[in-house]
Amino acid sequence: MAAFATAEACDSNAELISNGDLRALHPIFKIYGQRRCFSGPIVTLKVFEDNVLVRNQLETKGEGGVLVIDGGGSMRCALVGGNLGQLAQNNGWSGIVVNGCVRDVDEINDCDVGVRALGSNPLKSTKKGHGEKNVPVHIGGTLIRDGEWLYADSDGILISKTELSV
Ligand SMILES: O=C([O-])CC(=O)C(=O)O
Repeated sequence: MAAFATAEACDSNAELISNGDLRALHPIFKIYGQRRCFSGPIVTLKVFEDNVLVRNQLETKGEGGVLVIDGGGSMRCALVGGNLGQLAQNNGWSGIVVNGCVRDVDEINDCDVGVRALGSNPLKSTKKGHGEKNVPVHIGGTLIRDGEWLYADSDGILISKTELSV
């Protein structure tokens, strides 16, 4: 995929920004994974300290998509670790954004996938299978809908209602 720059995308899409179709997430995420720059259509998940749905989703073909996980901002355990990072890479996900924590950071950093999360915590999550898929989630000051597009690079993360021509 051609490299893009989120700053450039903001400058050249002022109208989309003013009407709310292009939004920047608040700068609350840390950068993990090999891909500092990634983009794709969004699949949303809403879970709380339980990552069964995360694994189920990453076991499917990603086809260049980005999994956006609203973990409610919990800092008490990790929703994604090295195994799931590897699964995401092998199944063709371009990235994972977690409103929550990751673990096995060194392993995730070896994976060919972009990962953003609030931080890391070595504790694993529960495995009950609770949560919702393909629902609107509220992360980093913006509402994110399943099927919208995400663009991430070193400057930050953009959410766009439609695919941008970059
Ligand atoms: O299964 C988990 O809880 C997450 C994890 O450690 C991994 O992906 O390796």
